[in-house]
Amino acid sequence: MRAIIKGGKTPEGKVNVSGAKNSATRLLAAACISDGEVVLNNFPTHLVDAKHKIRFLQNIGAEIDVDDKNEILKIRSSDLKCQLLEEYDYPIRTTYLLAAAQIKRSGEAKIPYPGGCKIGSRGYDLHIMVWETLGCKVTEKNDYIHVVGNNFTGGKIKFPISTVGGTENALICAAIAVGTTEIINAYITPEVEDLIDFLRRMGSNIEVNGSSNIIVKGVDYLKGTIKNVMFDRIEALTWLVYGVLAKGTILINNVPFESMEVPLLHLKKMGIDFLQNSNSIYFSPECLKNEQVESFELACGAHPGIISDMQSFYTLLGVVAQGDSRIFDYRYPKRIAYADELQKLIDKPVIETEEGKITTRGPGNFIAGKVTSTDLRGSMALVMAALCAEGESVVEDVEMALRGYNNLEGKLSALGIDIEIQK
Ligand SMILES: CC(=O)N[C@H]1[C@@H](OP(=O)(O)OP(=O)(O)OC[C@H]2O[C@@H](n3ccc(=O)[nH]c3=O)[C@H](O)[C@@H]2O)O[C@H](CO)[C@@H](O)[C@@H]1O
Ligand SMILES: C=C(OP(=O)(O)O)C(=O)O
Repeated sequence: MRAIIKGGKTPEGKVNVSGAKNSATRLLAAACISDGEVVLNNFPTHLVDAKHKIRFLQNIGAEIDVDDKNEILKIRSSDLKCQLLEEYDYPIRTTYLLAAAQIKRSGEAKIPYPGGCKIGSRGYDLHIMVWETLGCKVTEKNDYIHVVGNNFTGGKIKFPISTVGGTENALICAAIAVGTTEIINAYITPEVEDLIDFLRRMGSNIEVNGSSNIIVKGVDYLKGTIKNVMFDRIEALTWLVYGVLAKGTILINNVPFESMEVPLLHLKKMGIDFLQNSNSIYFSPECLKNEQVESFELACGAHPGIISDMQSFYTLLGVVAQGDSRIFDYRYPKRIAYADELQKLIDKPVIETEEGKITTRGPGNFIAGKVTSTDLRGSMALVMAALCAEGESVVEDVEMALRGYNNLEGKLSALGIDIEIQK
């Protein structure tokens, strides 16, 4: 897929942030361990990742009603089975979360290998560790990971590093395990909190001690429930940065402030003095103190700091900032490939990269060009740069951005901006 973008127009209007990809896709997997019907409201049904996960689950017997208009999912998964499928090539990362439901329903799981963005090392050994610690046998086949076990048995899971996916997998498996599981060095992000809230609504017994210890007492019956997916902090940041770059006038609704305090603080420090109320941000060019973005230095790492998924948007701010800015990414040091493509959309050499570090020597101006996406957030950064450049640009492989931005064309259109996505 490619986006054809006639840039240079000023965005004006209102944009409503959607349910978070990095929560919704986890809740969908967790919904399949319920014994009743689960309703997920505010579900970003247009996301490429959501569609793939829904397709996989339907292929193995889950009944899922998708209400695209109201963004609601209804999930009944008592007939879900572990069956051999012709295709196991799914471009999504969190396939490993689909194991728990299959183990519960049929004592074995066939899991597509984790896909997701190519942003450096993205191992899955800790997921195997989770399943094995909880008593299952795991074999890595050619096309899929085979997990076998009549049920999970509670155990002690100790993570050697902070892992979002590992913590999520451990929580979902432990919720249906026989006995008690302790998760040590759990990494509790806002999306993980959303998952814990959801599992509790289904009747899970989960105790969180301090900031990284979780005790889960497994139960054999989980009731149906209704849950609103949390709003997407990465998307909220994306729209604000777009407003700054394009000198737009934008009202951003559904901003999950409590999950993005530090990222927003950095914007304030750069002189981006946006207005806010309890759940919205308003940005107009007058909000830019001194009419410019000030240069900055920051590091991406663990929550509550700036997460790596937000890195490319700070690079965009560095491009337009006055003077040199530095962005370090300690979590995914190789997440810099998009920067070479982004440079093609700038009128002079501004971006320098080395592993784990991006330096911008701004200000630069965005110019039209033809670029290729390398990863989800990098792809969105290219789209934003192209939207700011006068003339026609082409962003190839834009399906990467569509993995994370629900109804992108519709939202841009609400801001008076048209882009054409060619399949
Ligand atoms: C801690 C962190 O920043 N997590 C990010 C990570 O989540 P994601 O869930 O993909 O990754 P994890 O948090 O699980 O992994 C963090 C690190 O641990 C490594 N690892 C993970 C699992 C495993 O079995 N073996 C292993 O070696 C990964 O390669 C990675 O370097 O990418 C997502 C998409 O960009 C982000 O939304 C998350 O904020
Ligand atoms: C890289 C991302 O997602 P995934 O882990 O699904 O590849 C992201 O959300 O920025």
